[in-house]
Amino acid sequence: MQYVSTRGRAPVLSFEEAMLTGLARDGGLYVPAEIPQMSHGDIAALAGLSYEEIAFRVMRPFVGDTFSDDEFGGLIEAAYAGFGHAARAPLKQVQSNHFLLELFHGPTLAFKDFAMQLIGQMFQAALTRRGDRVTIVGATSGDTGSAAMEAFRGLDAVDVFILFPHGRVSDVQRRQMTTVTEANTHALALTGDFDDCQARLKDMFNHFDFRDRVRLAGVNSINWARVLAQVVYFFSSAVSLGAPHRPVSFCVPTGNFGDIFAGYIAKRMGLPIDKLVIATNQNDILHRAMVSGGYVTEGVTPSISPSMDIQVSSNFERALFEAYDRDGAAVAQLMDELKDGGGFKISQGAIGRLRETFASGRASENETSAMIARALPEMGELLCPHSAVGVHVAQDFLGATPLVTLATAHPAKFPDAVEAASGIRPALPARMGDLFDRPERVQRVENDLAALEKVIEGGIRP
Ligand SMILES: Cc1ncc(COP(=O)(O)O)c(C=O)c1O
Ligand SMILES: N[C@@H](CCOP(=O)(O)O)C(=O)O
Repeated sequence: MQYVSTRGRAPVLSFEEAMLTGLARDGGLYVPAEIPQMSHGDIAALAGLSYEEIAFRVMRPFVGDTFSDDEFGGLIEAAYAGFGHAARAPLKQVQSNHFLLELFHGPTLAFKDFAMQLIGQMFQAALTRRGDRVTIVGATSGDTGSAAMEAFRGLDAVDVFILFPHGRVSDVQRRQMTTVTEANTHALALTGDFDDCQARLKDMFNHFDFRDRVRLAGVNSINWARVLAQVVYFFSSAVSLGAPHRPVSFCVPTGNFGDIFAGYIAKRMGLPIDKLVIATNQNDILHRAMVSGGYVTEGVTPSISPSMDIQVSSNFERALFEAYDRDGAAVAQLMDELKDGGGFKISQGAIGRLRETFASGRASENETSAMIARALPEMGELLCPHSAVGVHVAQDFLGATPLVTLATAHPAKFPDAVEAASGIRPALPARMGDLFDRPERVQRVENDLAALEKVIEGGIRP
């Protein structure tokens, strides 16, 4: 299995190299050269299997010879052993033909744990075998950072630096990062928004001297392995609703487009997905792009669903690559226009292809709060604000095809917003009960590439 860049000018890599490389050297994102197929029979055979067994069958063809079957199976088992629900990703009916996929039973209470726990295992295995070390730098609007720190804390082969926007994540999210005690983890509070964090991260990848010196690796969804691990729950949930014998649609709270792109991959592999609905908060660039065909950045407005406060949606590049028939030069041109002019126009053909698969909607702040208030009495679920964005948008897409909305985080990660909307303050699980008593360790950093690189190089263990 080989991986190619969305901009067409970077070396072709194996799964292991793509995983350890992160961003392609031409600035693009790695995608499989060919998308493996699962037949009707292959998908039908997933019915009744455990989450781990489904994960193995879905991901195995993408991994190539990086791991043996036994080793890969063991890594999957280890990744999900710490989840707080036997089903890992339980599905719950909330309305007629509307289901909620609870993705918040991992160690840090957000869907990021599904990929990050597995990537932690895979990095450790690959780096140990190679006798190598890497420096992971991640950008987070709250959830990726805590999941990464949890997955990589204490590993000898990895130093982890997480950039988060100062004052723009919830107190729980911040403390999940700043109270990690292991010396290989560093929380960096950057003056700016998530887009600034992600832009500086990409600048570091494009600064080859620094990149090579620190052996830079990434665990944001720029890393293909992140997307891959998220493909699994589209299969597990669809199969439990009758796939491949009947189609299923998904509504996905969306920011960086990684999760919904995983759904797109599941569809391309053969899973009968009817629509993939992009649900955005008031930072609705993706919804506007789908409606108008123009991808135009505006400033980020902080919202009660802060993890989706994103305007430069990284994985949309992967969707564009497919919509432009894998024309890397065309994608590179659009990305240059985005960088230089703040936007681009999607061609008629490409937007048409995107609309064949993706639909979209947005939830305002009031609509999000109203859905949190409504969901508990009407659906029996206390929603986090991100999931509430999804459930609100889903209302316009209910019909004959079963619709699964992804519940991407636990409400206790956002207690202030949930309490303001519902009157109920969700409690953290007992194992995190002392989160607010633990000392915080965080460094303030400016939105300046050279200064950031200096902080990171200074923090790497000898
Ligand atoms: C809780 C939550 N919901 C939704 C999203 C959006 O997911 P994606 O960035 O993959 O579109 C995020 C951030 O990634 C998140 O943390
Ligand atoms: N919402 C994310 C933003 C980063 O997304 P990623 O999927 O690219 O890591 C977060 O919580 O950090």
